[in-house]
Amino acid sequence: MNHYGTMKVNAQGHLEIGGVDTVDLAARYGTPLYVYDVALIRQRARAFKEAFQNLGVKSRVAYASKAFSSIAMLQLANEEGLSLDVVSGGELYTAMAAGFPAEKIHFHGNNKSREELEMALDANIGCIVVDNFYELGMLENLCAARNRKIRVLLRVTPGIEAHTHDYILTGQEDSKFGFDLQNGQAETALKQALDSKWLKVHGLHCHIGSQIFETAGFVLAAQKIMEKLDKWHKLYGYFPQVLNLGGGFGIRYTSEDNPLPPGYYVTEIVKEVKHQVNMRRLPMPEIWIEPGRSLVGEAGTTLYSVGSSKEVPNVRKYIAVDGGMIDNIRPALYDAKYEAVLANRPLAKCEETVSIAGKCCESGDMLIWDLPLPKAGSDDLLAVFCTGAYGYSMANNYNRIPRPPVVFVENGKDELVVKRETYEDLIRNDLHLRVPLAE
Ligand SMILES: Cc1ncc(COP(=O)(O)O)c(C=O)c1O
Ligand SMILES: N[C@@H](CCCC[NH3+])C(=O)O
Repeated sequence: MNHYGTMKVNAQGHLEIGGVDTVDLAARYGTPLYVYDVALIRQRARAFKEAFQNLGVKSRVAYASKAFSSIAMLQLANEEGLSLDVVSGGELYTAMAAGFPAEKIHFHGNNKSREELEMALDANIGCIVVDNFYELGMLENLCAARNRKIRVLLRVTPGIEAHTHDYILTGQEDSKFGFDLQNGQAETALKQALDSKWLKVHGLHCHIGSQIFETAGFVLAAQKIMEKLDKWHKLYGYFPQVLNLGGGFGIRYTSEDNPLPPGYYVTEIVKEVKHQVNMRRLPMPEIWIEPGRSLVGEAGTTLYSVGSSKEVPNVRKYIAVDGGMIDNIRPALYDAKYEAVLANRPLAKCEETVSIAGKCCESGDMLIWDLPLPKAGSDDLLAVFCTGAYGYSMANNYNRIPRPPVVFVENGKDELVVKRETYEDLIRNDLHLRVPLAE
């Protein structure tokens, strides 16, 4: 059995997380249920932060809240001394509701609206990561109208193809994100921002992709950016206070994945930036990173109840659970792989290979193809590992299925942090037809 954080098999032979029996959790909160191992989130946050501290580098570790945003999660991130990356008005609103310190919030996004930028300015957030010329102009006008300045990072695309799934590549040249570093766009944007009375160019940002298992891409990105910064320093006398190298650090979804420890990514990144600044006789910038998945992914486990099953002779056996692409769209969207056990008897011998289907009216609603399991029936509880990132945050209401609740567990205690949606929630914004439309 793959093993994450505080997970173990207890004396009852049940899967236990954070000292809490998952069978009890399912009985109390129902299924599907997202369970988060808080100690593992803390451990990851500390590993990133301590790696920078040990290297004596000024840094910020910002939690990319798109991975899983909820009030309690952001409060936990704040408790752990993380900064925060938000990409929408909704994520910013959640951060404000969580009481997250505004100065430590960075606002991302390739198409921020005027309202979102106004919201960010009103909230006095730490900085805005400007993605394109449209945004640059709009932000400049908004600041001028308010007679106020704002710190910005310029998002650049260094033209690097990280080894990952095509859909989650964001640092390559043909990308909807950022100013291209190679073709001169980034330099034009920098000049425009430096000329602005309202924008304080705090630094540069890049994000080369997600679920990355090697450091070469980050090192290469740092090299490419430092090369340009050297040139810009000579041309414009500008050198950034901050270099933000984004997130994307890989995690172990299945036993085939071999992620590096958080400290290793940090060490390699810092080593390269130090080498570059020494070689070029430049000052050392602060290094910021934005991990999402690597902070919360492995900490999340989803519990499902097993329901119907269907045997297709000589082909496969389907076992259906009470969730699916509503609570985890990643297998359908990215062909993402997961592993699972029966939470009520994780050590039982596997007797067959089955495929785990969701309950949506969609053939592609499959969670796992070809999973070895004991013979499972409706008394069983399936625990799918590693669902903490982009599970709840990408959850939806397809087939009008309510989103599951989220429970945090730590040191033998559990706390409900997101309630299960109700049928009333589903129709909350629906209006009755008052006037017949066709007469
Ligand atoms: C700009 C930016 N920062 C941070 C992240 C977080 O990535 P991950 O969850 O892979 O660490 C993403 C998502 O890929 C991103 O687009
Ligand atoms: N949502 C994606 C990652 C997107 C990363 C955000 N830029 C996933 O589940 O893997």
